[in-house]
Amino acid sequence: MSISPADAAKRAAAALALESVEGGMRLGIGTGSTAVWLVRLLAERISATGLDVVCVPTSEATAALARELGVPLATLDELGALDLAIDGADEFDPRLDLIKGGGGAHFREKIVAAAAARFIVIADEGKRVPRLGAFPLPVEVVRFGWPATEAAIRRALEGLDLGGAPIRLRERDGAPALTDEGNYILDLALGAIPDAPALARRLDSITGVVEHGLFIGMADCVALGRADGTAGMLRRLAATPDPREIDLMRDEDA
Ligand SMILES: O=C[C@H](O)[C@H](O)[C@H](O)COP(=O)(O)O
Repeated sequence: MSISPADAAKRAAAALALESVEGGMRLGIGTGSTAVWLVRLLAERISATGLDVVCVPTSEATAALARELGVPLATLDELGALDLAIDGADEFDPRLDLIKGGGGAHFREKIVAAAAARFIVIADEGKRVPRLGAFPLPVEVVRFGWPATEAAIRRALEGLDLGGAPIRLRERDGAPALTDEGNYILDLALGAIPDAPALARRLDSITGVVEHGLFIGMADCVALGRADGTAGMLRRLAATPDPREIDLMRDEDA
């Protein structure tokens, strides 16, 4: 089957991450177009080798695809904890901090990643940024009183050198888009975020915010796919409080 360079990169990233999957594992499986490759390749491996894994999907869409392809599913309630989570991202920076939620699934994705002993991100070069924020930051909010929550977010952004970021209620088919949990999403067009951990802490403290798409210090590594179908693993080598530090990654060819 011939596939586009973009899909070749996504497939290569997913294939590399899958090398970390072993029999008996409890896996978190992500959402989005890169995660679709993950689910497809995982299904192929299960059918070819009888790999014994059980998976917790991060969205209804991923659950539906996994069911269709015969990937065994369980709930996080049933499993309690996971050995490994694998998921896509909208952006990752040199510290391997992420923006997620372009597909509105970041709330469940964060719960699943937090429950996993290890979290591998699958991404292509287009997701790699020197500083997070070119991709609008998704913030899931409770529907009740959402304009008041939006106003609280605006106040929280003050003093963070973010230049009056526009905030947009996400819509689908002319109506507010609903997440799998029945909430709304506000997309914050921030531009380069000077201090993503500080912004995450501020958003964490706002009543009405269910979850934001900043994943700080959660990813252990990024399986980075390339358009030529190769992939390399970017690992977190050290923790640093300085978000501007850029010399933290080592690119190992697969
Ligand atoms: O809500 C969606 C998720 O966070 C996705 O993992 C993220 O948007 C990346 O998706 P894709 O692989 O389609 O770029």
